[in-house]
Amino acid sequence: MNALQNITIGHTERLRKPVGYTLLSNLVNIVPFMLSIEAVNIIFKAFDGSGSGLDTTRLWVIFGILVGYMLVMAVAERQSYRHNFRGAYKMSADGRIQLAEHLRRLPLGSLFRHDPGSLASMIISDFTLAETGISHHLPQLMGALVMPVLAFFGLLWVDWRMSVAMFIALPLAILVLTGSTRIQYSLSRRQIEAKVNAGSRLEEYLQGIRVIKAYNLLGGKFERLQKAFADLRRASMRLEALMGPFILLSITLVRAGLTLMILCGAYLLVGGQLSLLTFVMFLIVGSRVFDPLTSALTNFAEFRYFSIAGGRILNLMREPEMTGKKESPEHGDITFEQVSFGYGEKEILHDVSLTLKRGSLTALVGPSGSGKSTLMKLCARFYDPQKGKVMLNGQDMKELEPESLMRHISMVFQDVYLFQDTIKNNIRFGKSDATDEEIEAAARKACCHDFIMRLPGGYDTMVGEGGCTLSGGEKQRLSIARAILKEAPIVLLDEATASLDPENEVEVQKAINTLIEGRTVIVIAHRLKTIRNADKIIVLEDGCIAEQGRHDELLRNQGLYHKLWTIQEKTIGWKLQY
Ligand SMILES: Nc1ncnc2c1ncn2[C@@H]1O[C@H](COP(=O)(O)OP(=O)(O)OP(=O)(O)O)[C@@H](O)[C@H]1O
Repeated sequence: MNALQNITIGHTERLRKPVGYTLLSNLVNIVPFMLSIEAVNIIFKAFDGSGSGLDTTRLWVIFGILVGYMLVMAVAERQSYRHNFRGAYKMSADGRIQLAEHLRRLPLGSLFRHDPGSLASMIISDFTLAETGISHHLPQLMGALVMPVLAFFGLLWVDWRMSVAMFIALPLAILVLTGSTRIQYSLSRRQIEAKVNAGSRLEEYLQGIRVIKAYNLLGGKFERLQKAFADLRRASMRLEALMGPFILLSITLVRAGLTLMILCGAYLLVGGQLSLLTFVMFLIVGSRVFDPLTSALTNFAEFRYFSIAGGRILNLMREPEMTGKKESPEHGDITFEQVSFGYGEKEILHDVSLTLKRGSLTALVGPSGSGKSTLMKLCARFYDPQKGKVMLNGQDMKELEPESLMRHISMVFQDVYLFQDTIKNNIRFGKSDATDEEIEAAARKACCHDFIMRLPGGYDTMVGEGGCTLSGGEKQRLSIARAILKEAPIVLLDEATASLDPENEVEVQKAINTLIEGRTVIVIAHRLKTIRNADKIIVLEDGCIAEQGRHDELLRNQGLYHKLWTIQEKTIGWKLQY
């Protein structure tokens, strides 16, 4: 039952149609088999010495029925095929979208616990495995079981001794397979994990190819990738080597039933307790039953392997999504009330209390690692704090519906991600129903229009994956255009102008000034001169607020801000000597 839950990703009801039609098609397939037995019966009667002769009319009728029946079989087969494949592909197509949606609703904390490669592998490979389980293995398994089960009960009625001899080893074979369940689960899980890890390392290798080249980590020297592939080879070989004997033993036991039945039949025949016709009939049935039974046993083992892949997806689907149902206020003060937060065990922000006033510009400054980005992420509810409250307009963000909150927040990060799409559509992410005119207006405000018009296809130019065909400053301005288009009343800005050349810096700064006009702005400032006019500057040190106030006040305090300011003033005066 667990395996069925896993393979259907918790929707066992989706198996109703595929299972129903497969059963039907298997039952339909029994009729020709019965007719063949009847044909053998007629032929036997002709030669049993009673002198009744060959009943050719009856044989022709059977032949006629068999030919006509082909059509029924074809229809039943088609229906079963259709429902199995349709069910499986629909389940994985819907499931993949459902999982992608679920990932979006997970708190970032639980999302980051998974390697991105492992998530991609779940969405692609694990679903494919579950899909194959439903489309191929489940029908084959059922088909292979229906005939033997019916045969057993049918033959019991004909001759129970032969029937028992035929199937006596089957419970043992099943016992061997079920006895190996735990070991199979453990080996399969390890093999799947090794496969996922190899995929992740390969992705890392390809994405980091520039660094790998630069540090000469190519080929044999990139041990992480090599090790991942070696682990996968080991895990796959262990799975095959350790599971193989169990499957082989169970197949041998099942096949032993045929030998046992022949021995028993010969004994009964000699003793005059069994007719030759019955013996032949058992032989015919045996030939039709043992092959599907052995494939059922192999299928059963594979089906369990596939169900582990489904189980991985199911576990991820069960991770709790971010809570909160209330509609978010559009605007208001953002208040931190005794907030403590850590990504794992280690606390990063300690007992932070502050108010970011509606319509004001607040700058976060502090040494690297002091917690600026973390504090900003809490403002957008990327995470919920472990202690205390983050509130928007007096409402605890935990109670707000995450998507509704996000509608009122624009974010501009340092590392801009551009999708593999046109420039126009990349800006449109800010507002999905924006017209071309609105997009152009936002691009003009973000100082993007001129460089876009210089591109070969203008706004329809494709941006490479990750936006690698644009310069850093251009990508920054595109992301600002997105944020301008969104027109959200709250803007979170991770200032990145420090890494830009002077010309780009001026353009980006102009774009930022347009974006933040009249909004509640929280900016992480790396260069203090850009935030001299901020309404409030919050100075963080080791996850605590060291001081806060306006630029002049903080300078007068002679504290950490004064120290950071003095260091920056000095470095601005530095010149490179050749
Ligand atoms: N996703 C994460 N998982 C675990 N620890 C993290 C994560 N993000 C940040 N940290 C840790 O939290 C601490 C604060 O990081 P944060 O990025 O908030 O600092 P910051 O002041 O913005 O630094 P910088 O100026 O260098 O960007 C650091 O010790 C960092 O290693």
